[in-house]
Amino acid sequence: MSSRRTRPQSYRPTLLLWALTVVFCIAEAGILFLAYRHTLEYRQLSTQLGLVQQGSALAYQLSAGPATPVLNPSNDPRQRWLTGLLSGLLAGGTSLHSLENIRVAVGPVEGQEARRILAELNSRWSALTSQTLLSTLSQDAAADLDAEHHASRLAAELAAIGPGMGHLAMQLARQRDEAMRQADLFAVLAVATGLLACLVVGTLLLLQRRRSERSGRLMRSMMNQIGAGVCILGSTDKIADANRAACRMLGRPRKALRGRRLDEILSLNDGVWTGERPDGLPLAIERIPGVIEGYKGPLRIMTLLDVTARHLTNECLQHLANHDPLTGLPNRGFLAPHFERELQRCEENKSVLGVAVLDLDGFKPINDTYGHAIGDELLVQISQRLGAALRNGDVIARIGGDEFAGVFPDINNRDTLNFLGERLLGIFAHPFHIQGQLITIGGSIGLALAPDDGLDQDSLLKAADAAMYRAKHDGRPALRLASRTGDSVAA
Ligand SMILES: Nc1nc2c(ncn2[C@@H]2O[C@H](COP(=O)(O)OP(=O)(O)OP(=O)(O)O)[C@@H](O)[C@H]2O)c(=O)[nH]1
Repeated sequence: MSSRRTRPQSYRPTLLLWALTVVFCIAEAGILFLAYRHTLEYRQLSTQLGLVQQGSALAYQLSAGPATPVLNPSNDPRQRWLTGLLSGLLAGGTSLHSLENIRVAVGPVEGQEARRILAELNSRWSALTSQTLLSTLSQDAAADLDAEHHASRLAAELAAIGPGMGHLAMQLARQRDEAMRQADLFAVLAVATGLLACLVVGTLLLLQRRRSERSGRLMRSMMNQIGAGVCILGSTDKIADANRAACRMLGRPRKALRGRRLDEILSLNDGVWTGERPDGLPLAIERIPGVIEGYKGPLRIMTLLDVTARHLTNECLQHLANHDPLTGLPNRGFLAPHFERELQRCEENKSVLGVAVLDLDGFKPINDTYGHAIGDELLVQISQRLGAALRNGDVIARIGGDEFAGVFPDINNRDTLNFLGERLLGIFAHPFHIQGQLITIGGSIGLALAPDDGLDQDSLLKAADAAMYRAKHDGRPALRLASRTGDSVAA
């Protein structure tokens, strides 16, 4: 499958949107530039027009007045102004005071007709004010022309410049109106383009939004159909969204999951994420991290598999494997590794570990007299009493039919162990009530200490066992502590 085909559907409108937005922006900028240029042209033409009208009035004024200033134009500010105006209109680079006494830059006029009129006016004015003519006039004034004749000639020429200027003003006014029309047209065009851009881009945005909403709904319904729980995680590992299976599994609605971290709900225990649902049910989850492609980039997800049943079964099997089904006490399977760990700890901490072996006295006759059911119940009650007599951290296991073994960490000395043994033996002080029968039974306990009486399980159990047998032979109920030399002594 080509990469183009695998792109999500919502990608195409985004590209189109970008393309259209760029096109509209370029068009809008071009139109606005043209509108601005025509507005500038309009303003320049307005300035030129004002000056030309002023020049026309001045020419009329000069032609109607005395001819003296014309003979020496550089001394006449009005003539200097007129000269500046014409040169500015022709080539630019001149600044003049307007009627309102504002200094304005005179730019060259454009347009064929306007330049033609201007050229004609300028040649006429140049002929009038040229230095050659003036010098000729001043040298040969007496010979050729008298001042009066010259003045009347100049007045006639000036009288012709006035209408010429008027003509130029009309031409500039036409150009100015055209520039204004163009500026207005482009302004309207810019507004229309802007509105069109808003309409097109807005419609596409709306379509894209609807499309992505539809895609979102599709994705959500697909996620909800999946049997496994799926959580979408945010950048800080907080849950951004969760599917129906995840809500059901974790026993919480979507709202309650959003913004929370999975670590706050589940904790890792022996490789399995466990926790408790709000309704109190246990939870065991297998988490599979993954990444999926989202619209805005990769999305981190966590797939949750409910392994509660398997976990509970395992726990149950583990319990069954390590506990005596009748009494619920730990069995040999549990005791052996526990014993090993405690021995290691005892060695590391340089502390003393106590070991006890307890055997019931005369249990067989009870079985024979009352039956096995009562015998069983007696074993259960004895186990419960033993459990109640222990300290925190002590463990007692059923290791045979009527035989128990205990491991007691952090024993200070033999006296403490002896005291603990007395407490265990004390459970036989009162008879047991079973099915309306009052049953009295005793027990023999042998005690040993690590490291004094042995450094491993076997030797310690053997020492305690030997002490227990000695106690049994000495009288019932009895307690014996293994001696350092291997001989047992009465506790
Ligand atoms: N009711 C019941 N009896 C059991 C169970 N397991 C073992 N027994 C019985 O416990 C008895 C243990 O035998 P013994 O150790 O000779 O019993 P005892 O009478 O206490 O003998 P001493 O230890 O010498 O005092 C046997 O009769 C077994 O059948 C059990 O789970 N339930």
